[in-house]
Amino acid sequence: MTLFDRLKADAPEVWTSYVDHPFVRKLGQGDLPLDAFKHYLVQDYLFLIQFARAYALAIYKSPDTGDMYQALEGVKAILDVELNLHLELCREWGLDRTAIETAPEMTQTMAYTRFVLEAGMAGDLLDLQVALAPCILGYAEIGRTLADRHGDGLHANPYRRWIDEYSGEAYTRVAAGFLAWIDQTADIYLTENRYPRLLKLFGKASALEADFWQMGLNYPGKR
Ligand SMILES: Cc1ncc(CN)c(N)n1
Repeated sequence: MTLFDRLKADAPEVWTSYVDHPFVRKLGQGDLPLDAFKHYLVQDYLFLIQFARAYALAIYKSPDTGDMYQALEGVKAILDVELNLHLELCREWGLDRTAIETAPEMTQTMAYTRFVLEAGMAGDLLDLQVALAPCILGYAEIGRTLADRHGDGLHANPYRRWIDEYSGEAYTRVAAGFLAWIDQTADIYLTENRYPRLLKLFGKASALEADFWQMGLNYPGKR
């Protein structure tokens, strides 16, 4: 069993509240209000800037160059791929990079990103990887589930581009690399004494992911 599977199995409720959140269901069904998606996506861009920093911190926390290259893959996946998807979608709504980057950061964005950065600064590479795991691995699971569940109907879904991205080959490859990497670190650093603390980090990060979806649903101007 991978460390990720063990963590999920020990935190089933919070994990489901994240990967099966009403925002995710609506995204898959294509009936999510566009204003909810826009609000989410702008905040997600701000979120990703902080997450790129968290992967950069993982380079700093890396015990060897193999880990450094793996962490670098995370930085590149965010800066070269994910942020571009966000910019492309925002452009269609008339929002450019400056408009997005000067948007006020919501409390939920701050809470989640600063939690992960703090976990990484206070701990070692394994702490940081566990705090990052719900982000990278959760979206791969969500993308795959939505693509499987809604497969044929996706051509009519306004959020197809997003679903294609997170169920696509490139994101799946980065997530698989992360999954192998965290197990490799766990082989060296995981002890049973340490596990409860890691489970706490994982549960908290998953809960903050669920809060992030909820922030999207509670978009400004919602009646
Ligand atoms: C909030 C959040 N969590 C995860 C991901 C996927 N990297 C994301 N873009 N945004």
